[in-house]
Amino acid sequence: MLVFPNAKLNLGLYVTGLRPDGFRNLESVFVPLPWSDALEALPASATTLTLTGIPIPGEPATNLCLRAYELLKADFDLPPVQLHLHKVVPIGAGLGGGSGDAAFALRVLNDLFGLGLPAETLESYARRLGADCAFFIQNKPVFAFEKGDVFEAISLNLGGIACKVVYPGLHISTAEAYARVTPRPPRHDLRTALQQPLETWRHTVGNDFEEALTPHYPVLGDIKQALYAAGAAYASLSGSGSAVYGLFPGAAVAPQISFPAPYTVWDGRL
Ligand SMILES: C[C@](O)(CO)[C@H](O)COP(=O)(O)OP(=O)(O)OC[C@H]1O[C@@H](n2ccc(N)nc2=O)[C@H](O)[C@@H]1O
Ligand SMILES: Nc1ncnc2c1ncn2[C@@H]1O[C@H](COP(=O)(O)OP(=O)(O)OP(=O)(O)O)[C@@H](O)[C@H]1O
Repeated sequence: MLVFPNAKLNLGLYVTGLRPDGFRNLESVFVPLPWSDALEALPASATTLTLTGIPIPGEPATNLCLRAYELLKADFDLPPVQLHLHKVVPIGAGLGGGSGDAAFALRVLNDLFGLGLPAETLESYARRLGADCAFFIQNKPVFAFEKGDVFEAISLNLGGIACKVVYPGLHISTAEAYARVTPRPPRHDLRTALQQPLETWRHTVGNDFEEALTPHYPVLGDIKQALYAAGAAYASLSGSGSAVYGLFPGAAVAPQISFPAPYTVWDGRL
């Protein structure tokens, strides 16, 4: 079976408090971004993972796809599986690339081996692999709160908005990014702010990581400025960075902007 684990964007992200478990509470809206890896799972005589595409830091044994397999294997009598991941989505980008792989691995193993687990059960396995992972089980726009793994459905009218995502080749670790943010109450209710015209979002839809990280990584501010200069109606850091995206409603495609190597740019529609 072949699946295509997509990325996500955060439309707004407020870090609202420190939790007793050391994690932070947040408020954010997650939307799927159709920038995808490819993951194949086949029955086999031994469990293996092969990798192509962007190199992934760390030992293959710690890859989230294998960790998803091991997590299910602890509870179910799973046969061996041959996994192949072709990595496309940049890592340490705030796009949830690794989290998507983990959640899609759970989903594809559930299907391949006929486990019949419902979405809620897959979400609880996903939560054990990372805060962002559970979102990718249902993969629909949600208002996320607590650790970013509890969801409320949200209806957004984003159909087909042109979007440009710019990754400056800078790996920002999620833990480092959180350590730089001082939690505070949310400045706006994202559920209502995102129902207003997109042009108003720049005043109401903020990302607390952006303010905390831009002084350390000025390139993030430069990209945001370039997106606004090219006509974006809204531009922001996604998640804990380092990818910055711009939304261009009304445009067939986002305008061309030239960025130096080793930047990676994705153009498409939400
Ligand atoms: C920044 C976001 O991408 C926003 O969507 C997510 O909150 C990050 O989620 P993630 O990459 O799945 O994060 P995890 O792999 O679970 O956690 C990595 C590290 O980030 C910090 N972390 C993560 C999530 C959270 N709500 N509070 C935290 O403080 C912790 O130090 C943790 O050790
Ligand atoms: N399939 C995978 N894809 C990417 N990273 C993986 C994967 N499996 C394990 N990892 C580990 O997770 C780390 C990346 O996590 P990190 O949280 O920084 O980025 P991300 O998952 O790409 O997206 P985000 O920044 O939104 O969380 C890598 O350094 C790597 O060691």
